[in-house]
Amino acid sequence: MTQAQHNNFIEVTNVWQQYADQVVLERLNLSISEGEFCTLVGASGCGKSTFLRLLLGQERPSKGQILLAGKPLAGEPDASRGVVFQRYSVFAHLSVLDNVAIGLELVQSPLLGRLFGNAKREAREQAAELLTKVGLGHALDKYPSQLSGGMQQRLAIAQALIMKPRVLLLDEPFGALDPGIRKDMHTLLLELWNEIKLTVFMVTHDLAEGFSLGTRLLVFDKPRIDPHAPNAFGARITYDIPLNPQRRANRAVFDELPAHVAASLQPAV
Ligand SMILES: Nc1ncnc2c1ncn2[C@@H]1O[C@H](COP(=O)(O)OP(=O)(O)OP(=O)(O)O)[C@@H](O)[C@H]1O
Repeated sequence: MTQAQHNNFIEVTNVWQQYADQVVLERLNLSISEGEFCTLVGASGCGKSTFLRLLLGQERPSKGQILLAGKPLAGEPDASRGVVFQRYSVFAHLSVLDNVAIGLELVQSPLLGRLFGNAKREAREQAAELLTKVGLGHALDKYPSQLSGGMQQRLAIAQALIMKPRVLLLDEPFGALDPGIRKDMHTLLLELWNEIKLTVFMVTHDLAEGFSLGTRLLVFDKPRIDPHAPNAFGARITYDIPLNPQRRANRAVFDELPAHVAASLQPAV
């Protein structure tokens, strides 16, 4: 990787997010090194997607701050962060190749959104190379409606990666895919992460997936609940579990985990 490696690449300090009287997230504190693969799990509605939107810069926290490489996040999403959602977010009217090349065209020619001559050829070559890497080299001229769900997610990943983000945000990217296809996508994602050394945040509902992919698993949960005021307290990161390269947790950490979390994990011996 050409950029300097940061140990405190992303710093989340006392972050709260509240909508009207509903506290969704409270007191989030987190320090992430560049190149970590963080998986985020937690009950439905506890604020995982909200946290991704804060990291993307789509929303600002009600309180607290998030620094990226020592600087406050830009006021809106920029090329340093790419995102892939569960539901396919590709352009239906563009071919596979154009879906990816358009990212470069929009950046290099923001007014027209089109490149010409050499610049156009280079953008299309880069896009084709990346599409080959995600296994879509044979489908450059197809349209999204002609692709399977797994292929559409490969396309969405290529769309995010063409902008060379330093951070990739994935919101249940494989949630709608069959188990066999999910396994292929896991392999692809780990290959890309190893090769590009991205910092990844991935929301998943599948604890086993979270443990098998992440170098660090973050559990979001509400430690305080008031039955008379269900909106009064938000979720926090209740467990922050480092995983070794074999995706196992240190024995001491493992022994601290509640049974339902530990059940999907093997301890390091
Ligand atoms: N823009 C918003 N305005 C008001 N409330 C919101 C907004 N965005 C999210 N919420 C609320 O915040 C809570 C957390 O939502 P969020 O989608 O972040 O949870 P989640 O953990 O990702 O859920 P799931 O696992 O079901 O996708 C929900 O109660 C949701 O209704």
